[in-house]
Amino acid sequence: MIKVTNLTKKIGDVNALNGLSFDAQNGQITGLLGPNGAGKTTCLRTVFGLLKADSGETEIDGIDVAKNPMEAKKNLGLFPDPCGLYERLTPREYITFFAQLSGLSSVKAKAATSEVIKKLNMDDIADRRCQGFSQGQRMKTALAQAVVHNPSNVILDEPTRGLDVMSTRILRDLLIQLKEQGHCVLFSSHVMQEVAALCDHVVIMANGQVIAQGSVDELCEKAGKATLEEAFIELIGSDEGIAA
Ligand SMILES: Nc1ncnc2c1ncn2[C@@H]1O[C@H](COP(=O)(O)OP(=O)(O)OP(=O)(O)O)[C@@H](O)[C@H]1O
Repeated sequence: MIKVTNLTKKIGDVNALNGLSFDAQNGQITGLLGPNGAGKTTCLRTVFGLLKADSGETEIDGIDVAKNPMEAKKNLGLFPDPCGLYERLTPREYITFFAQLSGLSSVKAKAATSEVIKKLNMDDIADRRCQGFSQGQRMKTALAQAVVHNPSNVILDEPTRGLDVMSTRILRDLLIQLKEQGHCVLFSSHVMQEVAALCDHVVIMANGQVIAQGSVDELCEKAGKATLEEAFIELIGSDEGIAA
C-alpha cells in the first residue's frame, strides 16, 4: 500500500505539490490523472525517494520513505524508461543485476530472475542482447526489472507513452496480472480510455492537489457525466490533461 499525506514540494517558484494526500491499495490499480504540470511526476518521484518533500509523509507498506528509504524501497518497484536498457546485456543479465542491487544475494537474484522471466513469458528473449529489441520486448524487460524482487508496490510514470497498440496491450495485461497477484499498482497517464479500463481507483489532481478521487463510476456520478473524459473536464474545468 502507498499512502501520501499532505505532501508539499516547492521547485523554484512553483508549488509542485500543494498538500497532496491519497492512498493506493494492494490488489488495485490506482491511476493518477491530471493536466500538464499537475505534479504527477513530482509525486511519483517523491514516492520513490528520488525527491524529498518539503513537508508531509510518504509511506510504503507503513514504512516512511524519508526516514527509512532503503527499507521502504525493498517493497517498491519503479518501472524505468524502456529506452534506457543496457544494450549489451541480455535481459537475464540485466534483471539479475537489478535484483542484486535490490539486496538479493547472487543465488537468490538468479533464481528470482528465472522466475520473473517465466512469469512474463520471456524465455525466448531472455538470453539475447537487448540491442535491437522491439518496444514490447524492451517493456517486458523493464517491467521484469521493476518486479524481480517481488515488491508489493509498483509505480509507473506514463508507461504507455509512445507505445504501439500491441505493446500497450502487453503492458495492460501485465498490470492486470500484478493486480491479480495482490500488488499495489500506481501509474500516471493522460489516456482516459486506458485509465477507465484499468483503474479501480482514480486520483484526479491539479496544481499539486487532489481535485477528486474514487472509482470511475463514482467520479462520473460526482460530475454528473457519462464518461471519465467528460467527468475529468467537468472536475478540472478544462480538457488540458487529455491525450490527443
Ligand atoms: N526540475 C524542475 N525545475 C523547475 N520546475 C519544475 C521541475 N520539476 C517540476 N517542475 C514544475 O513542477 C510542476 C509539476 O511538474 P510535474 O512534472 O510533476 O507535472 P506532471 O503532472 O507530471 O506534468 P506532465 O503531465 O506535463 O508530465 C510543474 O509546474 C513543473 O514545471
